[in-house]
Amino acid sequence: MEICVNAPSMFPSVFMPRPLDSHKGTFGTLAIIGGSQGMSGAIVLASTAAVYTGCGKVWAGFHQKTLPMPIIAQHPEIMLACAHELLIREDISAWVTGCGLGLDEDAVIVLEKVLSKSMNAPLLLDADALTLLSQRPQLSTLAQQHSHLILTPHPTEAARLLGISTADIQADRHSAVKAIAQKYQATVVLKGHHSLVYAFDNDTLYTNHSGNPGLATAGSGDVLSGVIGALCAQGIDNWQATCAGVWLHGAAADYLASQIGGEIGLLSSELPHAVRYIRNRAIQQRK
Ligand SMILES: NC(=O)C1=CN([C@@H]2O[C@H](COP(=O)(O)OP(=O)(O)OC[C@H]3O[C@@H](n4cnc5c(N)ncnc54)[C@H](OP(=O)(O)O)[C@@H]3O)[C@@H](O)[C@H]2O)[C@@H](O)CC1
Ligand SMILES: Nc1ncnc2c1ncn2[C@@H]1O[C@H](COP(=O)(O)OP(=O)(O)O)[C@@H](O)[C@H]1O
Repeated sequence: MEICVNAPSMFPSVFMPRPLDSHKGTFGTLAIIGGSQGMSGAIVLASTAAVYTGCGKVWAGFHQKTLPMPIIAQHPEIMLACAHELLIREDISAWVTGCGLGLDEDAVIVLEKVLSKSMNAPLLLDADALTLLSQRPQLSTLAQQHSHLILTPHPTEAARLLGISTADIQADRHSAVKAIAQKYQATVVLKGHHSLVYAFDNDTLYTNHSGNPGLATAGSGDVLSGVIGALCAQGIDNWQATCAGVWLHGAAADYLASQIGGEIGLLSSELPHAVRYIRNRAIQQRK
């Protein structure tokens, strides 16, 4: 299967070799908050994607009273905390929230705290965080005041944000992504076949051509959040991190489809290894 190769030259900051004198602090600390009871997998997927995308340190912050596990057995490098513990740390370079967060009153409080705490850092909102924004005017107002915001809605989340139907979104995806970006003064990914990226402060519409229907599987959006969040934590600006993250995620799915003989049965948990391979390969090819 053909893998789109032009994106690495479009987003050079993402495809640079590491400086020889770099250390883990060079590549940032990402906090991912979500994973309410029964949805722990969502932030495990996002956190795993973040470490495979080269983030220096990754915290998974579970929106639960106690940790659902002492360690992620497959990935002991990921640090675990409950959401309220993570929210008092001062060393976070970028934040992701929403994956499996839930929609209850406690989730509203967590989201409000994340929005306030992260005002000067990149913040990506996905999944339940987007649904909460569409339901709670006070959260929407806080989000509109955030100066480094990335939103990654699927078409139904986009519909909720604009108060229209999913069919309306799909009928004019270009207008929809621009309207959300303007409404929230944010960088927005409208997910799906040929995901679109648009930023309120940049008149460029990026249409992504990597990816395939193998991505139509639970958790693939959580992986995307971890990939983009990791690039932000590495100091890459929101526009390049978002566009390149979307491209890497799709290119990883294309690579996996070529390895497994098609698009059926692709697992979200397989994507992070492939993202690592695609990013490293693109860096080698640019040398
Ligand atoms: N392992 C885990 O722990 C996982 C946890 N997860 C967590 O689950 C939580 C709920 O997330 P969610 O996205 O399932 O619910 P919600 O926002 O109500 O959207 C569903 C509605 O949207 C529609 N729809 C979706 N995509 C569409 C499209 N492309 N185009 C058109 N329509 C589309 C869809 O349509 P339908 O399927 O009915 O056709 C349905 O109506 C959230 O916290 C998330 O992080 C998941 O990440 C999975 C892995
Ligand atoms: N048919 C498709 N072609 C290309 N990409 C797809 C397709 N279906 C889904 N995707 C991608 O997979 C991801 C799905 O995200 P999302 O709907 O949030 O899933 P989840 O909530 O299960 O994590 C998005 O990045 C989307 O662009």
